[in-house]
Amino acid sequence: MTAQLLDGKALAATIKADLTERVRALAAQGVTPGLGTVLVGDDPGSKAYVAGKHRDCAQVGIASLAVELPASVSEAELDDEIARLNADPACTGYIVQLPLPGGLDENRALGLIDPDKDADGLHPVNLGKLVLGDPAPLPCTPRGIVELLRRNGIALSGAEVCVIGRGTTVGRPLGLLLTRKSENATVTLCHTGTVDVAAHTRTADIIVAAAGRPGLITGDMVKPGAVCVDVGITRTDAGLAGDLDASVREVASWVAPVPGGVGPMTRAMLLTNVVERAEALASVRGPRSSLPGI
Ligand SMILES: Nc1nc(=O)c2c([nH]1)NC[C@@H]1CN(c3ccc(C(=O)N[C@@H](CCC(=O)O)C(=O)O)cc3)C=[N+]21
Repeated sequence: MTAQLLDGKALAATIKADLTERVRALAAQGVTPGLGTVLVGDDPGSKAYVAGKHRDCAQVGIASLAVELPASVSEAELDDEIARLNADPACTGYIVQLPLPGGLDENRALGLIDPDKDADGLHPVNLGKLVLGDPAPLPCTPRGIVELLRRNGIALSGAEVCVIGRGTTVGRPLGLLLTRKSENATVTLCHTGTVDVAAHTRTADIIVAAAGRPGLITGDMVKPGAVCVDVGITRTDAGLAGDLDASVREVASWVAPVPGGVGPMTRAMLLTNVVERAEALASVRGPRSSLPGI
């Protein structure tokens, strides 16, 4: 068997076309969504991701507000920039690009973001709402994974899902999303303390690998016909390497590849969150009066 590909790039293009329409409708109400990004330091990977996010914004008509700070920035200066974006009406949603350089407390920075402008869904209030089942912006990568599976007709209800990785941006919130009543999956969350990862992956209907360890999942660890989603991205001399070994494709029914799978979906969900934040703002303001001067 050779697995079919879960084409995140194509699905992201469809989602972006839909968002372009929604941005147009917002413009008619006098609202322009604006994505802010806070990039600290000069990690080439982070720079490339942020640049990609602004390219995406330009494509769908979202304004961009890029803040770049040196790695030497003090906590107080970072706090000031976050406060500025919270107060800036042109910024309807923003992210603080992770990881932050050493010495800066990521959780502290995330906690200072206005929860209503949290385009990443990583503010503690919004993660708390995810636990409580209340509506809130959702973390982009987990949301993108669920959307990629759903729109390809892969059943989640009753599925045994093995998630590898317990990080704040992917594994942990993905477990919360998949176990909501609306998704109804059963989740096993594996991590570096798991004694026998293969014992868990071998019984799974869906494997989501978010460990950041190239080739971690090999074909012999996969149940024939399982769906495998690659979230690991490691830069090597030979290019990007995912967590799925090539042998997985001979066993799985579907594979979300690196590149072209979850990455483009993460970006599409960021745009979706920004548009949703702006739509929420527009509905609070109400429709603009059609009477001149009122
Ligand atoms: N506050 C914050 N929010 C994030 O969402 C966030 C972050 N920090 N820090 C880093 C991770 C990583 N991430 C990716 C997004 C897109 C691709 C992506 O588009 N990947 C392409 C390949 C791009 C390439 O060539 O490098 C693909 O898989 O096809 C990858 C990774 C978002 N992250």
